[in-house]
Amino acid sequence: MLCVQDCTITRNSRSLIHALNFTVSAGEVLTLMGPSGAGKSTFLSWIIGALPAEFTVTGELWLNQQRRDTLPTERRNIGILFQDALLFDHLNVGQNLAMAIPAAVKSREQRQHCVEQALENAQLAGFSRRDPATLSGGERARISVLRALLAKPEALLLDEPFSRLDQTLREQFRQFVWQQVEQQAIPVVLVTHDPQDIPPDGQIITL
Ligand SMILES: Nc1ncnc2c1ncn2[C@@H]1O[C@H](COP(=O)(O)OP(=O)(O)OP(=O)(O)O)[C@@H](O)[C@H]1O
Repeated sequence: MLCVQDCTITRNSRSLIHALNFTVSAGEVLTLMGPSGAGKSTFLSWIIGALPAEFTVTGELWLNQQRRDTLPTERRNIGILFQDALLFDHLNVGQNLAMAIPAAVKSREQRQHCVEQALENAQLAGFSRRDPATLSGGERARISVLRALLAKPEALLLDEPFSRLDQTLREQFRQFVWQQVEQQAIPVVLVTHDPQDIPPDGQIITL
């Protein structure tokens, strides 16, 4: 469960986010909407611990009964996906995925197995040796989701992940993302401008 308590973010004495409170359960998607410049991406930056120094913040972030806003980014265990897939083009698909696997999985064979299984599960079997530059936009997007989830995050943030794709791909990719996050059963916060991105039964907050 992800819980935001009384979050206020200000810049130059101007309040961008004011006293925001919500709770997102495992497997639930909360959608955050609002006009451009309302502070949606800034708020996600706070959640992952990457808020630029220009901003000041009060409030608390709890995840699975543990306070996280006082921890550095790498110990929060929260994944994020952006519009861009942000794959490393000098690594092949398998290497891009393998680097996300937690260090506790030590053996090379085990890591390889995790990668192959994730690809197969996403109907992308055989993609391991592909150069990211040869992938379609939709394939890149799906690989980026797999990479985020292979890290076994306890929560996932989606910052307009569908907006770069054309209408047909967008619908397919939405279904893919909801399927993948459902399997992981973690809380998800989605930022979008498009009401069609909102999954059924989720909470919606407009800033
Ligand atoms: N690093 C930064 N330094 C100074 N101001 C910033 C910085 N990042 C964002 N801002 C400002 O903070 C405000 C909120 O920006 P943010 O990107 O969070 O909005 P948003 O709601 O995500 O907008 P959009 O829907 O267009 O993506 C904007 O006025 C923006 O110019």
